[in-house]
Amino acid sequence: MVTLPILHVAQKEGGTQFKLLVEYPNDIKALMKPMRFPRDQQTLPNHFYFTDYERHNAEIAAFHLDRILGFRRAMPVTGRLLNITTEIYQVADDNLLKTFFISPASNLCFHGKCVYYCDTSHAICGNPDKLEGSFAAFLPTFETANRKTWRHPWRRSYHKRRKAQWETDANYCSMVRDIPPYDEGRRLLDLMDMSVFDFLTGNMDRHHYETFKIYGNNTFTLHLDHGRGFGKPFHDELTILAPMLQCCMLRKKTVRKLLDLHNGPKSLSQLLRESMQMDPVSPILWEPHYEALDRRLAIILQVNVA
Ligand SMILES: Nc1ncnc2c1ncn2[C@@H]1O[C@H](COP(=O)(O)OP(=O)(O)OP(=O)(O)O)[C@@H](O)[C@H]1O
Ligand SMILES: [Mn+2]
Repeated sequence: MVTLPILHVAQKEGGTQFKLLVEYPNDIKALMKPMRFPRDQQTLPNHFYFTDYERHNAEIAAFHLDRILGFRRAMPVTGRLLNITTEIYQVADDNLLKTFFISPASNLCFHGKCVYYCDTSHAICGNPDKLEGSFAAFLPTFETANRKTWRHPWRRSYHKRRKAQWETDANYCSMVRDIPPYDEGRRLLDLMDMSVFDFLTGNMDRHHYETFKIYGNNTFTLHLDHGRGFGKPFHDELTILAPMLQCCMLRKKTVRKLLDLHNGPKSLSQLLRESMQMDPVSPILWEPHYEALDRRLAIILQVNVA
């Protein structure tokens, strides 16, 4: 994904945010999210989790973190620096091409078509001709490996004035754990892992999750869509831990892993830093995010002991 020539670029359908389907030789594909803001831009204080911008570097960091935690449920993601003219504009699909323009600063820009932030005032521009992006390995086709999409039981309301049931019902988990597929097997434990993972990155946008269909209910949950993580390094959003706190449940293997990471010799932040050092667009994270990771790891362990 880093070195192969890019043959074709088109907007990827599905979802509400802008992303590109990148094609390489031999039918190899990647899901690209372009850089929109510098690394130190935080989630705007008056933005909800559902109006937050996406961060391409959050996708990269989330992949590395998922691997360090031993979950390995996220697709591999790397950064890549592109030439916006030769590696996007000249190989762009017709529909994408229609959204290109030259900005007042004489840079080549485009905005695509989507629900959130696909307009002239949120254009993605070359600087002057360089553009950074995250490239996620493409999942197998639906013909090869069909997936099932599940509504997350602890999904937020996605409404600026409404709350979700789990936010007001202290016994919410006892209801969930009686409903298939959460009443047996690994699924509920996987959701606990996911809440730990999302709390560490600060991702509040876990509305759905996916599994591979052929394995039925006895399979892992994929960790997809982390573009809204790593937005608030000075705030720890405890409600992301609601599944774990309300069910009072965590896989023994996960607890052990978290304890090992906490006890060292290397901190979680140090391991993540080393893991991402070789990425083509390193450094991946703004410094305060590393401190946040170690702080949040301690919080998870504290609430489990308490
Ligand atoms: N690595 C990948 N390879 C192939 N398809 C993917 C990959 N990651 C995600 N998808 C698919 O792309 C779609 C949208 O991806 P994603 O969730 O990242 O975008 P989004 O715009 O944030 O979506 P939403 O608005 O629903 O949150 C999903 O249907 C998902 O199945
Ligand atoms: Mn999303």
